[in-house]
Amino acid sequence: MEDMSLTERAVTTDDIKITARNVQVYYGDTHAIKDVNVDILDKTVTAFIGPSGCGKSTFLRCLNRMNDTIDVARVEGEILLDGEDIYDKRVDPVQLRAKVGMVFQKPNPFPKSIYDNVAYGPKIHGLTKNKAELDQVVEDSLRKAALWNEVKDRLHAPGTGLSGGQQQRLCIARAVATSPEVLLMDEPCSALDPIATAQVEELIDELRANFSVVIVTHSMQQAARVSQRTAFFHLGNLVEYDDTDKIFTNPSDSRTESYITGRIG
Ligand SMILES: Nc1ncnc2c1ncn2[C@@H]1O[C@H](COP(=O)(O)OP(=O)(O)OP(=O)(O)O)[C@@H](O)[C@H]1O
Repeated sequence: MEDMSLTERAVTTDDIKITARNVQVYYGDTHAIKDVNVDILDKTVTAFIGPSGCGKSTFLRCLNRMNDTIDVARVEGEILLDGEDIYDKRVDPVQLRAKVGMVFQKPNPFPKSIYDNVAYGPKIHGLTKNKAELDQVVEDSLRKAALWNEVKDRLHAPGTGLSGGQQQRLCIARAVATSPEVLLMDEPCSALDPIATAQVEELIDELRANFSVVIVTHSMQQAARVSQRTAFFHLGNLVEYDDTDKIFTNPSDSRTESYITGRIG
């Protein structure tokens, strides 16, 4: 099937990048994530799928402590990045988010130039010594995000003046500029047309050479195209987590089967 072409390159590693143990998330009295345990592999694209409201975004936000920014949210359990507890009091969430970058549903470039959007992270984290190094990081990041050729002659134009697909690739460039180890993507293509979606999907496949990528998607076709591992969530539970091919061809749980065949969701 043509749609599966990106996943023909199989998982290349067994290295675990993120471990979640007994994770619970509450919003006030709402128990949104129920005892989730999962090992997320390095240099692999992992898709989170499931019906609306099942907790995909909530769990994704646990992985770089974005839930800290929501007053009513409470996270319990353990999440380890390379064996280190990211909820340890000594961990600075801003530093953590440089290592575990995030791309959101709607492209959200800063109201700054294309150059400054990408240079912002390396500047605030002091990652470069001089202007020449910063220029290089900006160029490398825009190349990794497959945007360099389209913007190299207008780096000082506003990022908000780009098309939606270009803005999303700019946000990806901004996220990769701090050399993250993990890239979290929350429905990164939902605001994009099919051509821009295809470009971002290609890019996701390339990024996994360097990063662990976790993507929330409503599109099962997209999960099948871009991921090697898939986690199916339902009512706050992680129902099934396996190789993407297995989830879509021979799921173990009847709830997963109902979802992929369109009976729930
Ligand atoms: N900021 C919040 N405050 C209170 N409840 C929330 C908040 N964010 C999410 N929830 C609740 O937590 C549950 C899980 O929501 P979440 O957005 O994680 O699901 P999702 O699977 O990503 O949904 P969708 O596919 O619709 O984006 C839902 O019941 C939702 O109403």
